[in-house]
Amino acid sequence: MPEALTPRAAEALLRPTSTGNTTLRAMLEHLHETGRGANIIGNDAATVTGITLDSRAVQPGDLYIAAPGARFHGSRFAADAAAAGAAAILTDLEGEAASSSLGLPVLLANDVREAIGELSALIYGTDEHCPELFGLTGTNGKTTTSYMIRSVLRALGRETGLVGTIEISAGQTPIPSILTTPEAPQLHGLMARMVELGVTSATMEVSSHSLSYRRVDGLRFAVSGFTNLTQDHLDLHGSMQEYFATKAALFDLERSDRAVITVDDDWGHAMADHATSEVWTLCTTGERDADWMVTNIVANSLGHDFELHGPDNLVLRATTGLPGDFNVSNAALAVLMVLASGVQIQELQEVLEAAEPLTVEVPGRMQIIAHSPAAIVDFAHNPDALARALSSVRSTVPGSKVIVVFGATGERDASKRPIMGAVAAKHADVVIVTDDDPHSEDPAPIREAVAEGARCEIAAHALQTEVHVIHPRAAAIAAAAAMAGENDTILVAGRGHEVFQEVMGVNLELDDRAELRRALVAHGFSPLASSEDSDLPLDEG
Ligand SMILES: CC(=O)N[C@H]1[C@@H](OP(=O)(O)OP(=O)(O)OC[C@H]2O[C@@H](n3ccc(=O)[nH]c3=O)[C@H](O)[C@@H]2O)O[C@H](CO)[C@@H](O)[C@@H]1O[C@H](C)C(=O)N[C@@H](C)C(=O)N[C@H](CCC(=O)O)C(=O)O
Ligand SMILES: Nc1ncnc2c1ncn2[C@@H]1O[C@H](COP(=O)(O)OP(=O)(O)OP(=O)(O)O)[C@@H](O)[C@H]1O
Repeated sequence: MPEALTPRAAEALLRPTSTGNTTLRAMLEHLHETGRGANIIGNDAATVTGITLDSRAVQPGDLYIAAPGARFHGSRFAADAAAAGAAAILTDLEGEAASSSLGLPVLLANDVREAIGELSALIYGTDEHCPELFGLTGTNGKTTTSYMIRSVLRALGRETGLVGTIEISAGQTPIPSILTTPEAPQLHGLMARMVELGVTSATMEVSSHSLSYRRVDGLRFAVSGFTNLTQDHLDLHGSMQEYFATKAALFDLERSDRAVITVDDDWGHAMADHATSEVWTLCTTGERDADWMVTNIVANSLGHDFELHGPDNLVLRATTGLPGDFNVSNAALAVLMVLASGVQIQELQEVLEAAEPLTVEVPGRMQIIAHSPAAIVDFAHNPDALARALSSVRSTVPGSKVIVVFGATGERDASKRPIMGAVAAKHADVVIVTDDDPHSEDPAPIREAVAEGARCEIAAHALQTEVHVIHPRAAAIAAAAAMAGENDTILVAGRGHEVFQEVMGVNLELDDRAELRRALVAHGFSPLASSEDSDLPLDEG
């Protein structure tokens, strides 16, 4: 396993190389101007050059934010922050005593979380200079759509940045991703770094956690996009209504100039009604009225060609080579978000045709490893996503079969194990049950629960599906390649871009894309070359 960066080293990557000095007085005035209550204990002429929520990441000259957390109040770590060179502390009444005893000036705010975004913007100057931002929210499709937007923007000649689950990139500089959406101080530092690197446009996945914890405060999105809403993260939000309301905050006029909202489901409709920014609605199923409609979807190899019809008879034609009907929705959303940012439709149409930017490799998301057999690695790790992925990859060649390799995660919702088995039995011809991330749970009963779900489905509907239970995962992938003919499809689902598998508490190196490629080569097939994956035998084909 590569050595992880220390919090201090990781945080340093999310900052500009130089910042000006900001006085506590200026911060106080800014908070008052934006309607927030605060006062200063100590020297109000003291200055800071950076801001952080983590004492372990403090750089000399920082404002350390001692905020209440789920387990501790950050003031518990104020002395560590001071020892690391913090120049001042931002805290609340609860943190006042511990913070003011250290001899550093203290900015006391009524609500610390509410102040972080605004102050980060002031310290890093992102209130004045920031790349044009494209924000994506929704349960599924955020990562894929943001890669598509970046690809279209690059084709338009823009210098781009990206913030998301898989990676952060500022121009050509890759930065390891810690959270889907980092904390506000890191986001603002990163935006300032992007400005230094000449980045003009950036895409960002905006998780519901980030909206709840106010991580995107102080940022303004030129265009925000909504993919869909299905059940997830109810541990944080409590109910679907709350989950919806949290996501809806992105589409307020004070955060986003424009919103492109997919209205294929009722949640999308409600989102469009609720939004106060300028809304363009998008329907990708033809079943509802919307400003923009996807029509004429035609299968093209593993992907699709499609058209987008909008107001005043505007039409855009596009192609995505990514498998899966849902990738037509992602691609349509990406195109419209770029259009909504003000790009001329003719210019957009030209790059869609010349560069096919929607056929972008998204690591571990319906990622094509080979065409013959069709071999795909996907991140689907719940019943709904597995059903959607499987039902969209069947070849039209008569007699061809779909082989799926997957498992269920340990220490997570055990009720989904037999359901995923049943889904696989229903949609595939050969089901190979293996391990996902068992974590510290015994993997054998997990495999058995999944396989039993598959067997019950087969018995209930007299299906002809074959079920195999094979581990470790690399052996299961090898077995799939051994069983495949050139017209068949192999889908390896559940782990996507991940490169470590935790088995009984031990992290094992495992990259589904590399294993699948190796197995295909071993059976005489020719996988596609890729530069993104770890440890790939590129030249052995
Ligand atoms: C559940 C959750 O979101 N927790 C967040 C929360 O941590 P916490 O409340 O547990 O913090 P705590 O341990 O009580 O500590 C209190 C404070 O002391 C600070 N501290 C703590 C220890 C120390 O030595 N020094 C120090 O300064 C902490 O930074 C924190 O500010 O506050 C921290 C800093 O403010 C966050 O980094 C942390 O996110 C953690 C890392 C996390 O994993 N969050 C996940 C759930 C998340 O946000 N995920 C979403 C995507 C979800 C999805 O779509 O799947 C994301 O956007 O990534
Ligand atoms: N528009 C969509 N609708 C439904 N499912 C989708 C959609 N796009 C992708 N998927 C499925 O969801 C999986 C995750 O896709 P993606 O990473 O793009 O979404 P995400 O919102 O970023 O999710 P995560 O935060 O879990 O990474 C894919 O591997 C695919 O199986």
